[in-house]
Amino acid sequence: MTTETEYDVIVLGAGPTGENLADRTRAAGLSTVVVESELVGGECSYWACMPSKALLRPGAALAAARALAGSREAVTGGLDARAVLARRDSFASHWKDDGQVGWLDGIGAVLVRGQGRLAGPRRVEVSTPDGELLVLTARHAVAVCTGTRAVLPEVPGLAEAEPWTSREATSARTVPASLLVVGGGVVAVEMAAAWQSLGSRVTLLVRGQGLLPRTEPFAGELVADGLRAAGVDVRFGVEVARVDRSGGEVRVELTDGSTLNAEELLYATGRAPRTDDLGLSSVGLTDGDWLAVDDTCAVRGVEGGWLFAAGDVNHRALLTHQGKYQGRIAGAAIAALAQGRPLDTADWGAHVATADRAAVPQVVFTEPEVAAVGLSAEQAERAGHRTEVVDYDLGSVAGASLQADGYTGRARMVVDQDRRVLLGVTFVGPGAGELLQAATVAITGEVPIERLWHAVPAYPTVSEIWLRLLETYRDSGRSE
Ligand SMILES: Cc1cc2nc3c(=O)[nH]c(=O)nc-3n(C[C@H](O)[C@H](O)[C@H](O)COP(=O)(O)OP(=O)(O)OC[C@H]3O[C@@H](n4cnc5c(N)ncnc54)[C@H](O)[C@@H]3O)c2cc1C
Ligand SMILES: NC(=O)c1ccc[n+]([C@@H]2O[C@H](COP(=O)([O-])OP(=O)(O)OC[C@H]3O[C@@H](n4cnc5c(N)ncnc54)[C@H](O)[C@@H]3O)[C@@H](O)[C@H]2O)c1
Repeated sequence: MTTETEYDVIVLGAGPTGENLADRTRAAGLSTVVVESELVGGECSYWACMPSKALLRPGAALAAARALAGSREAVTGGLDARAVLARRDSFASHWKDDGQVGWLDGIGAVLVRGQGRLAGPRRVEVSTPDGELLVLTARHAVAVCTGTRAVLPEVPGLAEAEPWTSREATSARTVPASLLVVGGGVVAVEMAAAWQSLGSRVTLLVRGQGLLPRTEPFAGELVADGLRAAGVDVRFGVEVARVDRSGGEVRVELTDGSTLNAEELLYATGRAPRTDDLGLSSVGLTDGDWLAVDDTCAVRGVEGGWLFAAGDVNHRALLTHQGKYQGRIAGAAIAALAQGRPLDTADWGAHVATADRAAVPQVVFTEPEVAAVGLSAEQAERAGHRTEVVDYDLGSVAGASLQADGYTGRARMVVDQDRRVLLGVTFVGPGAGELLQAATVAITGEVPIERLWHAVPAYPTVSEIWLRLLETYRDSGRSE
């Protein structure tokens, strides 16, 4: 049976991005239907941010207790893996979406379950789980918020060996005795840290020479030190030639001819857009591509300005908070267009995701944490800025030495010498994530260095790093 219905806005995908976009279009009074093929809440809620952070936090708390004379003595054992996994299950809402369905209902959006596909301009076909075909048409806009999935490279035997991807790494119900992790990005380092803390013997296989390639090099170095100190076997410059699983164990052959065996193998080698079965060719785009958008999140190359893409699927910044930000921006832009109001598209305007280009914050929840926003020194130089790079040992700030005995960390700020504002800030150290928002405000607010001196950090907090960085900058002779 085919049913046809018309709405102002159709949102494909109910991850954090789709939810935020729908929230804005509903707030503007536009009728909005959200199509979801799996769980309302998306990857983030069930197989990414929430369960991964729930797996990591107990290990970090234990490390924090062990880092202090007096509390160290009270730690008499390792983590209770069963309790950690049970807590993780509750943070993943036991892989049920009733709570988030209730929220969608509360904002007055209509939920349709099924796989949505574009079928020409402003038209979407949904194959529902009970075999029906729904045809939805949009008076104003269709917003694609379908996210990404993990990619597996072409390695002989890999697919047959059924490796873990981020989904299994965040939802596994038992702790494997041993785990090989392939990759050097965020998923690889976080999941290596989590499963090692839960009792797995983890080996991290990195094909390059460093971790976290998009951050300051010292961040990857300190994370590698932290992983090794926790017991992870970190190996650089290694590549997998073939994989096979027999008798329960996975056997990995490296290109140098050596072999490794483990109970499980996790591939954390990046993401692909969920656009291969989305009907993109019906609107002149290529199936399987990332969706290139302008700063309002309107898809480039589609006439009429009705197609938007926000979140992971547009490849601007694969992070939940940036997806939500884009959802808010695109939702506001769609509402303005529907109501015949002009768009505010000047940098930092209400209808443009300027922060995607200038100030994307990210925290990597390893021990130590990496917290970075804006440009790294190398990215700033490549972008043609005249910069001064200011480094400081985070451990020598009084507040940090109170936080942990032998606190190890480092901070960097990258200053735009022409405009005397910050382009990027990176903090690496235990608990460094909570330092990040001040840096994000300084960069997005384009706060001049001279004014930052008046933002006095409380004593004795780790935030005194701001004062130390400013003093170092002043004493380098580049500032009074
Ligand atoms: C292990 C891991 C940990 C992470 N940790 C963090 C973190 O700590 N912080 C952070 O900021 N980011 C983190 N991320 C990234 C974060 O998960 C993503 O940036 C975020 O989920 C993107 O949100 P989204 O709404 O764009 O896409 P998704 O969350 O992927 O949601 C897309 C939704 O669309 C649905 N869908 C897809 N195709 C269709 C279709 N054709 N029809 C209907 N529905 C469809 C999907 O089922 C899904 O529900 C992590 C990622 C991973 C893998
Ligand atoms: N805390 C967080 O904010 C958080 C946590 C997890 C994921 N995420 C986001 O999710 C996204 C996906 O993360 P990811 O780690 O899967 O991807 P990524 O792109 O960050 O890292 C992929 C890594 O795999 C390596 N690689 C690629 N192909 C390979 C191959 N064939 N063999 C060996 N190594 C290979 C790359 O060199 C890179 O080091 C990222 O953009 C990240 O920002 C964020």
